[in-house]
Amino acid sequence: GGVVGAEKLTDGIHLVVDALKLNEVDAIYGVVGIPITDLARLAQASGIRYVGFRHESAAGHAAAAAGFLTKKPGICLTVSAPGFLNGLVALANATVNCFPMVQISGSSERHLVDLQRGDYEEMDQLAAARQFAKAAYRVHRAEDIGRGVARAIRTAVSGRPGGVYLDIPAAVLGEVIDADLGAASLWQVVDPAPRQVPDSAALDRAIELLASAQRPLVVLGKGAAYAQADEQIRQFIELTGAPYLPMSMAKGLLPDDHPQSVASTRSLALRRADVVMLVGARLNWLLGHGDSPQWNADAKFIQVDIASTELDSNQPIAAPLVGDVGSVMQALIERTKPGQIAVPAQWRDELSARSAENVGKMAKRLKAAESAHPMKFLGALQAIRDVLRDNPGAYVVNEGANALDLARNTIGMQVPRHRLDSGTWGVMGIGMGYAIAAAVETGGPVVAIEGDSAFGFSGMEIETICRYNLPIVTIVLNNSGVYRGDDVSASGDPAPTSLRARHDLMIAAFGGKGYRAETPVEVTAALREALALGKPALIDCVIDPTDGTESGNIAHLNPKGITVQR
Ligand SMILES: Nc1ncnc2c1ncn2[C@@H]1O[C@H](COP(=O)(O)OP(=O)(O)O)[C@@H](O)[C@H]1O
Ligand SMILES: Cc1ncc(Cc2csc(CCOP(=O)(O)OP(=O)(O)O)c2C)c(N)n1
Repeated sequence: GGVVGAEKLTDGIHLVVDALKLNEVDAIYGVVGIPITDLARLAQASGIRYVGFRHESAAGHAAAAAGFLTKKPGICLTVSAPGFLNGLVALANATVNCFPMVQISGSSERHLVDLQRGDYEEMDQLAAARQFAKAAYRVHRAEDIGRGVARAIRTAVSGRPGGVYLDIPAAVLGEVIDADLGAASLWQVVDPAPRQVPDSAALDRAIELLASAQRPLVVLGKGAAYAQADEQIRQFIELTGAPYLPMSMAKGLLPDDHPQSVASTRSLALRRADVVMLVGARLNWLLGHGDSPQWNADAKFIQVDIASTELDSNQPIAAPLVGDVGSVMQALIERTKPGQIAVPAQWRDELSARSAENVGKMAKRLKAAESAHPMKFLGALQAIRDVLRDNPGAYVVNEGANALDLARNTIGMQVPRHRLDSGTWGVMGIGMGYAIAAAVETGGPVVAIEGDSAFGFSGMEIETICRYNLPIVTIVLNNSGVYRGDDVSASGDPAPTSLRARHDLMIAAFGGKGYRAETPVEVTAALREALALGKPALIDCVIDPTDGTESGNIAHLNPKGITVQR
């Protein structure tokens, strides 16, 4: 604020920063420029950590990851038109993944845009954002900034979390008003995500259905991880003895080596389960929409979800439980009588027998990969797995095709909310943004396990990571191109290593430490050293270009027209 004459004045930019601070926002991820550079400066001067990126897509992904990790909306700040559009992929990805974030963007002058007179970076951003966000608002008066920020925060975190767009035209950012009027226009949101508990009839219906099961299965989704109801979830799983399947970002809710985990017998569990309890997990493409033959055609579903409209989206839900995971699980624990839910030993035995078989098969693949040269994905991933076992508090970020599928199944998680990956949308480019948010919000350390093409989407943020000296180790599984590599010769000989990108040299350009690893032993040594240093590092793992399959586990999603000779 400022003083002109006897009058105390404030303006839009000050009101945005005051409103964010009043709502306990402590970090902003963005790319500055007209008309929001001073907003970032003032935020920084007011004690909010401003993190300046090289591309708004990565800044937005960082804000979304911050939302997932903290249950407070991550804030992304962009300039008008092109900067705003660059942030939209992240706003849409946050909405698809149910991560709370707010993209605040400066925008051009209404009187010029709406008559299309051709303004600097002219665009009707509100109209563009509406289709990709959970909600989109525009502030027309400085005195409405407090209301706009409060509305955006509540909308982002209440109900099903998502991405909210808040449009503030340059004229509003520069509008000067009386400071007392301005202060009176701000408010702090009270209880932005209220707890919601289903009624006893709904609870009893679910408990009785689960108790009647011969082959029950609980599926834990990233909504269960986001809910931060870790104790209630562990207690319910262990109280009922039910086998459970963690979806990728729910890994670590219970340690992945937990005896009730069916991660290693996923196909059998889905095909045979007769009562399935979905907890913060959607029956979408990642779970084959609940359709047979992947699922038992007679399976009955219980669904725990904050979004009532998610129920019956794919399959009939026999026992809906609408509410937040924490409240629902607490209510179920209190209402389930001792011994009421007992999992038949036969089901547990069937699962553990298949698990032993599958683990045995995987052990053979891992053993073979240990000594393979050129190094295979699984050779590098076992080395990473063993080092991370000694660093259970490290955050793991993961994207790619084979790099994603193989790392998800090789790297076990021991604690909740420590794995961030391409998620529901399978989007590439989340890597560096998610890693930066994990480091900024938690202090790290962070290990980003990246396919080489996936890394390329946000690779310039390595400079951001070095500029802020963040404890992030980026591991590039470099099989020399998208999918199986660009130039596998007709004979199938691996591409000459001289043609390979040297990502390790890239980080050296920004002052970080680069390593090149051609064997699992070299991966182990580099990762141990990099984690001990606690500084920006990149390990470029030279992977056999013929290893892996195009699109990893989802090649079947490709169109089935006239086959193109690959
Ligand atoms: N706090 C919460 N309580 C209950 N459900 C939640 C909560 N937060 C998010 N959700 C729900 O969790 C679900 C997450 O599903 P999804 O993203 O498909 O998980 P996954 O891919 O891990 O299976 C969404 O339907 C969302 O509405
Ligand atoms: C924004 C966006 N653009 C393209 C794509 C399509 C894609 C899915 S996976 C992938 C990269 C695979 O190469 P990578 O080297 O990372 O993987 P691998 O070596 O097998 O581990 C692409 C380009 C997606 N999903 N999102």
